[in-house]
Amino acid sequence: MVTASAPGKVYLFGEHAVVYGEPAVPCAIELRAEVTVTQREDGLRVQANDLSLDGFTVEYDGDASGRPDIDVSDSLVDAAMGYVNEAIAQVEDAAGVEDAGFEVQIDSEIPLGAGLGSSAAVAVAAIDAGTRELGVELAPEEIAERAYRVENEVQDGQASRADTFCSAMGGAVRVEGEDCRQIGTPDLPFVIGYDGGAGDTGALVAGVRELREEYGFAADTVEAIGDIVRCGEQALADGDVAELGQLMNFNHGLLSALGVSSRSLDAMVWAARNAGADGAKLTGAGGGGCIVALDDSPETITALEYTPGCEQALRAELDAEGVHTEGHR
Ligand SMILES: Nc1ncnc2c1ncn2[C@@H]1O[C@H](COP(=O)(O)OP(=O)(O)O)[C@@H](O)[C@H]1O
Ligand SMILES: C[C@@](O)(CCOP(=O)(O)O)CC(=O)O
Ligand SMILES: [Mg+2]
Repeated sequence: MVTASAPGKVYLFGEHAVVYGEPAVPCAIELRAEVTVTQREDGLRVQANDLSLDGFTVEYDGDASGRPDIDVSDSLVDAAMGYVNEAIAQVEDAAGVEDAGFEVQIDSEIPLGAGLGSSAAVAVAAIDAGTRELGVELAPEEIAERAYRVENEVQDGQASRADTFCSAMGGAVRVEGEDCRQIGTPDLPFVIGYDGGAGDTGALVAGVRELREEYGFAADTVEAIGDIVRCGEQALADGDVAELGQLMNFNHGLLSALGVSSRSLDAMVWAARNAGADGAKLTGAGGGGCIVALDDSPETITALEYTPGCEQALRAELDAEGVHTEGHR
C-alpha cells in the first residue's frame, strides 16, 4: 500500500491562453489530494468519497462494463472517472505491466471542478502512488509529464502542462508549451473565494477555442493574456505586489471577455478588490468555482463571506512541496 499526496494550485496568470502556447504562472497551494493505491488480485476498484454523481458517492469496480451502477449519463461518468482510469493506465505503462489489479482510494481537500486543479493533483498523486506500489520510482518531472497525458486525454487533446507540472513540483512555476520550470516569488498571500459551483474544464476550453477560431480579436485577447504574463514575470522579479495585483485584474477582464467568468465569480472578484486586495481574478477554467485575490487586508475574507454567491472564503499559502509519499509499507 502506498499513499501519495499532491497540491492543488491557483493561477496568478495565464490560464486558457497557456493551452495555445502562451506562458502561464500557476502557484501550488496548501490544499492537497491524497491517493492510496494497493495491489489487489483482479481489476480496478476505486473509492472516491469526495466525488458524487447524482447524489451518490462514487465507488466502482472495473468490471466488464467498467461503469458504476448509477443513473447518470455516460458522458458524466466518463468525465468523473476518466482522470483516475487514465492515471492507472499511465501507471501500467510506466511499470511495463498489463491489467494490474488496484484498489485506489482518494481523499482530497481540493473542491472538484472549481479551478484549483483537483484533476491534476489526483492524477499526479495516483501516478506516484501506483508506480511505487509496483516498485517503480519516477522523478517528479516524469510524473508531471505522464499526468499531463492524463489531462490531455480526458480533455480531448486540449490541455496544457501547467496544472500537472505545478502539482508535481510544488511552489510557483512558469509553463510555456513544453518549457516547464520552477520560479521564485516574493511572499504572496492568497485569499480564495469559492461559490460552491464547478465548471466543466473540457467544455470551457472548447468554448475559448471556438471564439479564437471565429474572431481575430479573440485570438488577440489570448495573445494579450500572454503579454500580461510577460509583464507579470518582471513584477515577480521586482517583488512588486501592487503591479501583480493590477495585472491580475487585467487578466480577469480578458478571461471575462473570453466568456469564462460568471456572475458569482465577478461578484467575488469585486468584493475582494473593494475590500482592499491588490488584485483579484478567477482561477482555472472558470464558469464557476473559485477566485483568487492577492490579499493585503484582513477584511477581504470577511467581505467575501458576506458576498451573495460566495460559499466559502479561505486564506491559502503557497505550498513549496510537490508530490510526495505519505508512507510506504
Ligand atoms: N477527490 C476526487 N476523487 C475522484 N476524482 C476526482 C477528485 N477530485 C477531482 N477528481 C477528478 O477531477 C475532475 C475535476 O477536474 P476539472 O474539471 O479539471 O476541475 P479542477 O481541476 O479545476 O478541479 C472530477 O470530475 C474528477 O474526475
Ligand atoms: C483552462 C486551463 O488552462 C486550466 C484548467 O484548470 P482547472 O482544471 O480548472 O483547475 C486548461 C489547461 O491548462 O489545461
Ligand atoms: Mg483540472
